[in-house]
Amino acid sequence: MTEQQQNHPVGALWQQCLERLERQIPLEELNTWIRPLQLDGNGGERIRLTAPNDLVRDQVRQHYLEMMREFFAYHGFDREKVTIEVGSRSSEPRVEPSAEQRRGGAWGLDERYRFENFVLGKSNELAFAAAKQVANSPGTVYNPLLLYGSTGLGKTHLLHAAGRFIAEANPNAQVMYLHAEKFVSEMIQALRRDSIDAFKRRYRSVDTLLLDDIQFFAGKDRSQEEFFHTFNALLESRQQIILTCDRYPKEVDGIEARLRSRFGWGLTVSIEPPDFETRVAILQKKAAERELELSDDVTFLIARRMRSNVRDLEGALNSLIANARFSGRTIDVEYTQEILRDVLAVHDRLITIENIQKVVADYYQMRVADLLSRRRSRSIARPRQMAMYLAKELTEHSLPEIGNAFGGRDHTTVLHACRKIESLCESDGRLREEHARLTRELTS
Ligand SMILES: Nc1ncnc2c1ncn2[C@@H]1O[C@H](COP(=O)(O)OP(=O)(O)OP(=O)(O)O)[C@@H](O)[C@H]1O
Repeated sequence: MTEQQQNHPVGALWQQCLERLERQIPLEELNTWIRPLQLDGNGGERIRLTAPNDLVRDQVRQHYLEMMREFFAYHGFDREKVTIEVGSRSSEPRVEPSAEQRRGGAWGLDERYRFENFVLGKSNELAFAAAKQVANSPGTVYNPLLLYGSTGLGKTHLLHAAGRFIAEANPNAQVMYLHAEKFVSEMIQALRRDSIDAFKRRYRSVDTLLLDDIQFFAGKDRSQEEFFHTFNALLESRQQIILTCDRYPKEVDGIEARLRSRFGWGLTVSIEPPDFETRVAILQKKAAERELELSDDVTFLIARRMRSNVRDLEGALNSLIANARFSGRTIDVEYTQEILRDVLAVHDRLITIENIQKVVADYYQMRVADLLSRRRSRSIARPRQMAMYLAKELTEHSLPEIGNAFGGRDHTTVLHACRKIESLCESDGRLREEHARLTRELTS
């Protein structure tokens, strides 16, 4: 062991490494990928990190391991001896439940939402993996787990699926699902009836609390205060909390700083709008559940035109099936276009190139005119490339049409922009985050 290594207990070095990474990568990425890692303290000259699952391990290897190796190499470790593998967190002993808690049960869970009928894609695989892992060992891996993303993307589905899994695996567990709005209204009633102590006892006695749409707490100070205490009590006794929010919790105005910071203690994961392949898979799965086989033409038509939201996708499919059954017609492309004409038109209108240009210009605090101009400085060219890429991803326009809309540029310029942003999204965490935020803003 070198002298430098001896001077630094590995745990302290790991802390320093985290602080360093905090300055290098966006906080959201740090919380999602780096904080869940655990350091194996008995590694001698080795730095062994354990990741909670394959996904985290692969992301870390691909994007962050080199930064960590650089840091540890500076402190005298052999770069190659800094490794990451999948392993489980050592868990502290759990506080034994009281006699009352031992009577298990599930409240508010919806039978329809299960892990088995959740369709996986790039946009939701991390949220799925995290929910599954928490459900496998509640109270130990990530607490709280917070899933966020815009409406209709499957957050509630995963919340129920995790709850159901926990309840079935542990018949003694008390699992409770509720919407934040209900928490607020029950608290108000309890205050009115002078039964706030019973209210507190009820929520603090569950093993797993699943709370949906916490953005609803915004501006409701008394409810936040109450929830804050419930939250602390549950965390202290290692009961599991899973939350959902319609945006990154730090972006919700009107939520107290101390509560926001608690939300970030465990793992915060986003769900993005599904990509084309996932939309197709969802449609096929939902059709199969109704014992119907959709032709590829019809599936592709709906998946191509409805991009933002699984709830809408499901709604469109339901309406198509109901109409076809009622009228006795076969579902082909023509019939689909006829039945879904209005819905598809709304979706087409929603995301236009103009709209993308405006949102991108606002985001980078520049003028739309700059995006369309001939100026080539990096500060303008990169947002322009991002806007072109989003136009390709989110609209039906061809490359020449997009080029045209960006000040009469050639289609090869658009193609180059798309390739550039795609490859940067692989290598540059900040740009990846910008892309995710813009997509969220445009599709929610
Ligand atoms: N990946 C998926 N596979 C199968 N069904 C899905 C998937 N994602 C969403 N759904 C379905 O889409 C519908 C809407 O999902 P859900 O209610 O979970 O959305 P949400 O993100 O909680 O939205 P909101 O924020 O509006 O509550 C549900 O019927 C759900 O089962």
